[in-house]
Amino acid sequence: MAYYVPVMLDLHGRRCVIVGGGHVAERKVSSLVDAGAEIVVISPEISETLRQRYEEGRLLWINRNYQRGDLNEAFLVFAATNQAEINDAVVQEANYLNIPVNHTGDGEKGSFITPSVLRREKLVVAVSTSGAGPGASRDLCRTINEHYGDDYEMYIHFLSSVRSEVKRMVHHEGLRKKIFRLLSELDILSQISAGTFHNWDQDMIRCWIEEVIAEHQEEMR
Ligand SMILES: C[C@@]1(CC(=O)O)c2cc3[nH]c(cc4nc(cc5[nH]c(cc(n2)[C@H]1CCC(=O)O)[C@@](C)(CC(=O)O)[C@@H]5CCC(=O)O)C(CC(=O)O)=C4CCC(=O)O)c(CCC(=O)O)c3CC(=O)O
Ligand SMILES: NC(=O)C1=CN([C@@H]2O[C@H](COP(=O)(O)OP(=O)(O)OC[C@H]3O[C@@H](n4cnc5c(N)ncnc54)[C@H](O)[C@@H]3O)[C@@H](O)[C@H]2O)C=CC1
Repeated sequence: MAYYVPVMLDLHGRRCVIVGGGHVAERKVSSLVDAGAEIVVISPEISETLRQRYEEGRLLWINRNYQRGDLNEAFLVFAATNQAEINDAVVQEANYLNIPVNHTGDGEKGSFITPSVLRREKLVVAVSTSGAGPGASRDLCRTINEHYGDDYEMYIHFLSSVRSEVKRMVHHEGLRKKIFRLLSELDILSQISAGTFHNWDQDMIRCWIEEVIAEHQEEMR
């Protein structure tokens, strides 16, 4: 089994080609739409939902069978037809062009697979079984969803606002590192869970950062 390396792709404005227009293609397309990708679906038939997306102008639809040459200029490719030999041919062309490709009919034949995803604003949890059991990935994601609820989302929101202020105010690398470490040591998540956390406004964030700077400036010299 392949040793998969997880990455987080920013697909905004990137051309993603999906060959096939059925149930599976539809699922892969739906996250690409949310990502703002430039989506091209190649298939003689497409599902009702894909047709709606097409009519809304969210994707380009090439209404015919796949042909070699269709993957030119693609950033990412999904082979999602119900014809094994077509999916194989798509993978072959993508490999030739050095474009990452997802083979939905036989994961190991492609160069990437897609995990099950739980998303709460900035928090993204991706679960994969490396292809061993996609249903198990989905179930584990649901279980995680039940355990890490709104508390975590609030915590991530807090971290994000403090971190961006630190990046703006502090340019000394060592000091930044120190502040980020102290930030992770504040027991904010427990406070949120206990209902005792009051969100920090911009002034409180700045005050905390200034205090930490004052305390640690000496050792950074
Ligand atoms: C390798 C991988 C390649 C890839 O597609 O990237 C792959 C491959 C295959 N899936 C198959 C079947 C099903 N897959 C699902 C569902 C999902 N499949 C997803 C990912 C992956 N599926 C990648 C591995 C992920 C991992 O394990 O890490 C999810 C997580 C994410 C997504 O699709 O984006 C999404 C859940 C989304 C969610 O709700 O969270 C369902 C359920 C359903 O459709 O409702 C079924 C039917 C039930 C069953 O069989 O379990 C088959 C057999 C096809 C056949 O029998 O012909 C293959 C072929 C093979 O085994 O290689
Ligand atoms: N990776 C995954 O998560 C899953 C993968 N699968 C696999 O994915 C495959 C597709 O499943 P579904 O979407 O449910 O099938 P489907 O039958 O709903 O759709 C197949 C699509 O492929 C298109 N197609 C067929 N020949 C084509 C060609 N030459 N060029 C372009 N498009 C072509 C058809 O027009 C149709 O839109 C199945 O064969 C199955 O093995 C099934 C379930 C989950």
